[in-house]
Amino acid sequence: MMNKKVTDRGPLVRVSHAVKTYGPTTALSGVNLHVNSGEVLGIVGHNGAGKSTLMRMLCGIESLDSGSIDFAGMSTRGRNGFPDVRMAYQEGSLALELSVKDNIFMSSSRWMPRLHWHRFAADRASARLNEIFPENGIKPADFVDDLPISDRQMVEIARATITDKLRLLILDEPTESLGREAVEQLYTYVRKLRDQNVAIVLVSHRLREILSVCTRIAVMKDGAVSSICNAEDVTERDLFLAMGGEVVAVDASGGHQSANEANRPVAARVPMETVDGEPAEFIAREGEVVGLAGIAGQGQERVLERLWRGARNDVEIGLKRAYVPGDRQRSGILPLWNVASNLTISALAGLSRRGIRQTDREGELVANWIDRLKIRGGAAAAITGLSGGNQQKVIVARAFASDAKTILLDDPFRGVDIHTKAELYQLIRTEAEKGRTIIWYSSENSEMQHCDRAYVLRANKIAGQLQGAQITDERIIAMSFAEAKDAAA
Ligand SMILES: Nc1ncnc2c1ncn2[C@@H]1O[C@H](COP(=O)(O)OP(=O)(O)OP(=O)(O)O)[C@@H](O)[C@H]1O
Repeated sequence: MMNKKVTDRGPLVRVSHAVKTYGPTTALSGVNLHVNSGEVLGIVGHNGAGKSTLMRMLCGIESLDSGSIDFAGMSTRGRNGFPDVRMAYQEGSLALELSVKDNIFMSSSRWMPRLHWHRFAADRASARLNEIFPENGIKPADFVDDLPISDRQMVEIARATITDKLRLLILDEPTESLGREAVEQLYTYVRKLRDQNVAIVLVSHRLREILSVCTRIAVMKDGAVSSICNAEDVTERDLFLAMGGEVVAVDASGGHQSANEANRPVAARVPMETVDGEPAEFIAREGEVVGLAGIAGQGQERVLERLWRGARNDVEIGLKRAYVPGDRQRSGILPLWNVASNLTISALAGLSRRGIRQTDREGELVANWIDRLKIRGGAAAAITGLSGGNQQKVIVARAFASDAKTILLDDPFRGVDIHTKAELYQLIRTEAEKGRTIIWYSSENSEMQHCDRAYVLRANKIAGQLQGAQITDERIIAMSFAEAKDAAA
């Protein structure tokens, strides 16, 4: 049950001079911050700024080196962290090999009855999932490992809200893998909690979302809160500048393919169908950036999977290809290796001479990418010690550092900060100009404007194609929902 009335005077949480280090890395360098009941506090900042670390401290699951956190008058956390504080984790906290209901039980067993707990956990899971994300289609008996990343994210959020008393809810990048509708549903629920006097802390790189739902916004920079403002007093650009770095102008004009370019050799081909059942093909040419757009889960990832598996059954693609997964926990990072090894693994063959490794060239390549993508942590750091966004940058760098001619991007920039994203859009264009083919699925329609062409998919079929300046959010949405005959026309 949620608090329904204001019972506290003053802030619910007060953080003073919070410092946290991990070996040589200073993750928090003296944070001062407070959170009020009944507000949504936004936290923004570049990758590695210390946002997730601060959230773990607010939760009470790790302790500070120095400084203090006072929660509702308590400065000592219990064995399970601060009471009445729950968090949905950026990397997810679900056990993949357990069912949805067993995960809910494991996380909330303190509030579950001892009799019929299995049924109780299943009912609570269903009820909360349906309350936040109506018509989600997730069943309590589903195994988490079988769910797509967007469904896993919904379960992670629902899990965090199941408790007998919620006073502070922390959402760490909750929408990075959610579809548009689920994002709106989540924020409707967040506003409802706020009206019930729950405090919510929302960490996100999506500034538009932060501005639409938050009351106040704190900007973190290099382990400290550098500024705090009222959401209604600032614009997206103000926040962008406050986070640091210059505004990089990216030419998103995308495809201006001349007839000549349209005759370039085909780099990838997948036989498909239109939504009207006519035979059709997905085609990407050398030097082209081709988008796979539409509502999440309409077959975009399946096209990438078919291409990644290689040429067979009418699928055409060259041997030299690289894949960037968005689901980095499952198929991206090599957790036992350091940053340098994670980054160079696909490039090793191209870097060696007559079968002998050239370690100086490897070192140069690693240094170059770390600098270019501002990967915070260093070459020798364990990959799991990097912040989520920095881990993702290593996976992106791995693909572009290889000698792949075709690069498959599966929602590749999850959790990457907006400054680095701007650099990556530029990188994609530059690499395409050099002749590489980029095939790119993004759950953010607005990213598709950086493509030359985009296929809009619906139910594993082609609903239509857009080119250059035609590739807009509105057109993608219209095509995603249009009646079959209209869209294909
Ligand atoms: N368990 C850990 N071991 C080693 N270093 C860590 C650990 N956790 C965090 N760090 C370091 O602390 C710094 C802050 O990381 P944190 O995850 O808090 O950043 P963030 O702002 O959440 O970034 P992102 O936007 O990428 O999620 C990073 O340099 C990271 O490498």
